[in-house]
Amino acid sequence: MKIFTSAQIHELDKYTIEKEPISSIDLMERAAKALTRAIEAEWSADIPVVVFAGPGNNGGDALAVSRMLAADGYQIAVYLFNVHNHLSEECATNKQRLIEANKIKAFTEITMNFDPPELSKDNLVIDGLFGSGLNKPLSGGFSALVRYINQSSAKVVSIDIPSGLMCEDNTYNIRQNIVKADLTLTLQQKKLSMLLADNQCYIGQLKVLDIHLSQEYISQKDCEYKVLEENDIKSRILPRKDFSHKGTMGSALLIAGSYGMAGAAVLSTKACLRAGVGKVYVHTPRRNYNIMQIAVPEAVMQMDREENYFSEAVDTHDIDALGIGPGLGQQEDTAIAVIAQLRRTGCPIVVDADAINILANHRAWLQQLPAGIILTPHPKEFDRLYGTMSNSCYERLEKARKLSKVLQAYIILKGHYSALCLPDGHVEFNPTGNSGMATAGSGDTLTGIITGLLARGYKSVDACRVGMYLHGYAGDLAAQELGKESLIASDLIQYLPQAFIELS
Ligand SMILES: NC(=O)C1=CN([C@@H]2O[C@H](COP(=O)(O)OP(=O)(O)OC[C@H]3O[C@@H](n4cnc5c(N)ncnc54)[C@H](OP(=O)(O)O)[C@@H]3O)[C@@H](O)[C@H]2O)[C@@H](O)CC1
Ligand SMILES: Nc1ncnc2c1ncn2[C@@H]1O[C@H](COP(=O)(O)OP(=O)(O)O)[C@@H](O)[C@H]1O
Ligand SMILES: [K+]
Repeated sequence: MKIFTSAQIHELDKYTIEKEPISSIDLMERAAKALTRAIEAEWSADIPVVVFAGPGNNGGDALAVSRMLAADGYQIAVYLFNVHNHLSEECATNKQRLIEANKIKAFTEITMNFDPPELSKDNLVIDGLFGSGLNKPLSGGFSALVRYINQSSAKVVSIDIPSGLMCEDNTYNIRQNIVKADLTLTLQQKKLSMLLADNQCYIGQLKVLDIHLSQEYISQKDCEYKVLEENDIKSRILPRKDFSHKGTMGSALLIAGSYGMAGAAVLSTKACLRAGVGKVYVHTPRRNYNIMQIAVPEAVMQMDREENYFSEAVDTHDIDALGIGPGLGQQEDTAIAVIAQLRRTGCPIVVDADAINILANHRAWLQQLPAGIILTPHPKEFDRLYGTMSNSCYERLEKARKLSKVLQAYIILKGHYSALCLPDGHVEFNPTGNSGMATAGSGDTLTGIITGLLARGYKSVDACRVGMYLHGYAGDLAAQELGKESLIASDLIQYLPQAFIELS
């Protein structure tokens, strides 16, 4: 699913009006019907509804919804904010229609001072103040109203987007002045800001309502952001040929583990094997030999000369993909070995965890990374790597996008919607996965999976896409059976086979 920016959404809106063709007011009527249906599916007519409508089309939607809910027997009090004595055309038309329908309990148009109504836990607030047309943080009377709504115990449903939240960048927004919704009914597509962790407290439950905007525009228009869908993945899963043997299914090498962190090597190696690769080699310190042999008998061991940590770059001529970093530690010898390894490796590489931390401590080395390298940082690792803290998830995402371009690398910024940043500036979000995966070792399994897919023959971009999706999908299957609370990283590996079956 493409994620258009607010500017593109306005273009899409205009394009639909011209090409369908449909009048703007009828398009609003269509949106309002979808919104009304969604609200009625959640709340019955005995809940008293208070509607706050703004001067633009978001307010127009709210007024149309008020009319429709009133016609279905809901008790509605409407407050329309017209402090600059200017309403958008569709908002003004819907104000007229609402008054003419004469079905609502109270209608107040605010042009100056506003005495807010009492809001109790038994009320439903419909927030139609501002939508995709918001162009600066809320202030003055609007911010006072937002704070009043947020401190009340009423249930809040936001139309299109919680008022005060920008569709993209909220780095410099004033966070107290954003509505905290229980339910957000967003039109046509999720907005970029809804995919970012620091905005989750405003969104509540999120539902996307299809209002049938132009499919032609949607399919033709290039778009920097998209959310991966099941079909994007299914079409990319490689078939397994009947006559394949372990020599044709690829060889992966993992350089992982140190004293006390053998588990990271175990998890990434098992996950790598489960990704369908022919052979998996593990290079790990001597101390981990017994642990690895017992935990993963299918893997071939290569022992480092050091007892406790990775210390020497290894030959990768016979290897199809390298995964480096899980549980590696950050000894100075390890750091030198990591950079030597990255320099001499000719096959595709996944860099994770401590290998990323090492690069962060030696940022000059970043210039030496081969193009096409895959980096899988979580947000903290990314901040270390980039060398600055980010004030918002949007800012971090933009930095990741920039770094991907500069390094010509694939960067997977991990989280709930992990963001795959491509060297050409596009970003693809992964929709699978759940909070049960917020448990140590989850990232190690992702590294193993992507390394396995690369060795198996997937091109880098597809190994990232399919790897992220499968990893989250396995997490979702595991959560269905086991619940989220007790889920551990090993469960992801256990459910990987089922994930493959369902996506193949
Ligand atoms: N696109 C679609 O597909 C469809 C969209 N639809 C609906 O339209 C909505 C978008 O409507 P919209 O463009 O009229 O913008 P909206 O959010 O109502 O606000 C604009 C007004 O706010 C003002 N304003 C801005 N910032 C401000 C601030 N900080 N503080 C105070 N004022 C501020 C701004 O004033 P300006 O700054 O321009 O003078 C202008 O007056 C969209 O979210 C959806 O609900 C559906 O009906 C049909 C399909
Ligand atoms: N709330 C969540 N929703 C979806 N995926 C999650 C969530 N929390 C964690 N994950 C996934 O789990 C993995 C965690 O990686 P990471 O933080 O590197 O873990 P570790 O270093 O412990 O192995 C990432 O792939 C991330 O996308
Ligand atoms: K809104």
